[in-house]
Amino acid sequence: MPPKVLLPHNVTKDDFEWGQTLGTGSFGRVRVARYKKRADYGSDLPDRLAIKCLKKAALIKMKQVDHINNEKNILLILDHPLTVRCYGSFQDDRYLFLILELVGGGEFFTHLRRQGRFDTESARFYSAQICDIFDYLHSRNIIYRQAKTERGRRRRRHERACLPVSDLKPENMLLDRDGYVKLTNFGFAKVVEFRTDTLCGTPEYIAPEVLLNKGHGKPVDWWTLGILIYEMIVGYPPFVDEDPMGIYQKILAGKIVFPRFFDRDAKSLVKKLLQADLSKRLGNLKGGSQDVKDHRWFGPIHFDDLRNKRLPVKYKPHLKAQTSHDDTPCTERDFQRDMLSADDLSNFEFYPDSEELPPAINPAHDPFKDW
Ligand SMILES: Nc1ncnc2c1ncn2[C@@H]1O[C@H](COP(=O)(O)OP(=O)(O)OP(=O)(O)O)[C@@H](O)[C@H]1O
Repeated sequence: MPPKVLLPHNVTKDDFEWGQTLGTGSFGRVRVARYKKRADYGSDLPDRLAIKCLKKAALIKMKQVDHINNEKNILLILDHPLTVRCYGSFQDDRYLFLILELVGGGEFFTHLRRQGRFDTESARFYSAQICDIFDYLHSRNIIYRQAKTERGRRRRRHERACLPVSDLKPENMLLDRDGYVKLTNFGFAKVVEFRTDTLCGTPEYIAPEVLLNKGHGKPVDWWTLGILIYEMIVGYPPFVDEDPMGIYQKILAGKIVFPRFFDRDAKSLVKKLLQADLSKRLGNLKGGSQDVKDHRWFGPIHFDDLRNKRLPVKYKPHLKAQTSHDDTPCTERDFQRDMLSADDLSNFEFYPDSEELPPAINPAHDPFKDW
């Protein structure tokens, strides 16, 4: 991997050429961009970057100031080939900007849904990568999982029913152009209300101890890995219901049905990961992450080779040429067309740039002024 470079803190929007939107999230969008002075950094800075543009007003309204600060801090210290790289951050009075590595293969989720389910070999390949990332994060005391209910006694009554959504889910895994995973979205929690409407997000990955508000440390990550392995092999998660309440009940009941085609070793690992009793959950025992890596299902994986992307890849994202949806003649559009026609953006949908500007934040009341 090239050494990690950081762009100066005083960069501004004008230091970049801006291209198409790669995706949208709850607080803004991610756009492709090119740093105008990239030549100063040689090959250490990729030509194209993905810049996450987050609306300050929305972050403040949704009480996500701490979480975004957390995300930025974590992204800046991470240095693992399977996690997305961050090249710095900046802000204006409306937005926070996180400058990220552009991951060209699209969402892992799209790939999983397209395939329906994976064969054992692919499920092993992807889950070993997540296992390696968790090992790396935990060794630095970073928990990928959100800690949303930590407020404990300070929580107000109406917040009592708030639950986190696990952040390990196929949507937060991107594929790079080599077919390897890149984990994104660090430190971002979303509050989910304990009710049955669509606001509930994706509760299938929540661990029982989180539901019971009995803590949410490293073992929660191992639980989510168990859910992910099951989902990859079966095509849907182990605890499903149309109603989130039903999902929570099934998680707490802990009954897992394994179809006959489920690989024996994978089943053994999933059972050990989806263990409600924390003192028995693999990854949380004396041997820590190494116990998971040493499980016989991962026997064929050489983790050093995996991390250095030396293992053969079964599926490489299909990168095909794509054309612009807009013919407006202007400099920005020309740049966008150039960006759009690039083959490695073909895995992204087209998002129109019709977004209204969010309100500006008065510098005197801006919680991000020291960002
Ligand atoms: N580094 C990146 N390279 C390429 N595409 C990206 C990158 N980061 C994010 N994206 C795309 O942008 C989309 C939005 O990303 P973002 O992290 O803002 O939101 P999210 O995880 O979908 O949403 P939320 O904030 O609601 O959890 C992603 O789903 C993905 O398709």
